[in-house]
Amino acid sequence: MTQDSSPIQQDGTRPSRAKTALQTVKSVLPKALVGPSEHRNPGTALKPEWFDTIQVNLSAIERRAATMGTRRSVKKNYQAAWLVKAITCIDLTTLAGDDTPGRVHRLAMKARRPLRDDLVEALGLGDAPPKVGAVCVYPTMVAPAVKALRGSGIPVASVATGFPAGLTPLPQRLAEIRYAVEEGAGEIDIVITRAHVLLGEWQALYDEVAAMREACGPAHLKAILGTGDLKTLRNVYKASMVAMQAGADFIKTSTGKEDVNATMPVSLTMIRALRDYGDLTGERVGFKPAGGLKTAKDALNWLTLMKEELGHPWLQPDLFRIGASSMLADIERQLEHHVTGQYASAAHHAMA
Ligand SMILES: O=C[C@H](O)COP(=O)(O)O
Repeated sequence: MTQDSSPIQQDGTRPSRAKTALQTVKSVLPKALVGPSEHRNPGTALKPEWFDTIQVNLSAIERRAATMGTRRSVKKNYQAAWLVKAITCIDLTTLAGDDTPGRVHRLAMKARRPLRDDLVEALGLGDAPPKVGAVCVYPTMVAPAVKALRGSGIPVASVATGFPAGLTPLPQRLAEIRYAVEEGAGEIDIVITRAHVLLGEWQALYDEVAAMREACGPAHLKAILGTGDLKTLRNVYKASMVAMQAGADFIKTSTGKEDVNATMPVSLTMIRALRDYGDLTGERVGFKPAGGLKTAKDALNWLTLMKEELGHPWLQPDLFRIGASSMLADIERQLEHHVTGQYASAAHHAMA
């Protein structure tokens, strides 16, 4: 049990923990929890001059990354509000070889009501319960996800293009995108050919992503860079810039299947590319760290990163997503502790 530090009321009593949570979480949550924006990144021609001579100061990035999560921390009601905010930015994911329509249906139900009803009420969110940013699945699982999410406003994201390695021939990769879009996916998480980056084949990378963007039609394209495979932060910066020039609506760190997935140094590097691209074009492109993010603390660290490096617009689900298959359970557990003062066992929040 943590000590109750809520202010004493005029009658000398303290408000109940649930009531304090209700009043303050609601008041510190941003007014609108917007969904995916209609706006698309139009891209540019390939402009190697925007990244050819880029230098990445590794030790400065590592120093900055090391301070993230230690210098600042949000507490109590603010922390609860940030955790609710994080839920709205999660791409709730299942990408396993044994996925079934039944598992996807259960995940979609969780996406609709990511928090237990009593917690939603205690947090004062009964009139606008939080929903996740999207549900992310393999292409053959799009149809059951769409069916289970109908009417919820939650988009279905599909990985495609030979996920996770991306080494299928391009025509098949493009056909996979079209299939997922026809099945009802509103967002497509493509994987790039890492060899194009490792060999400095920028035109080939640009052409590949541009063809994928065209195949997406109205669906938003998230470009997974597979940063754990790219060897250097310079390569991460260059791949980010080329993907955005080719029209990516989001850049995403990882598939979750590489040896190293979302890290702070990689995220800082991609964020610098996002900022530079924004300065050069006036366009806002989204960011999605993914892979290995499992705890409420991870969520808070990445939200802090977005707020400090890019500002408030990147705290909304139209510009920020966290790709995670197993983070929601810890967030729900922390929010339960906030409301009740007690932790439930992890098994209590087993799903996602
Ligand atoms: O795109 C999302 C990732 O595949 C999720 O990775 P994770 O299973 O490590 O959370």
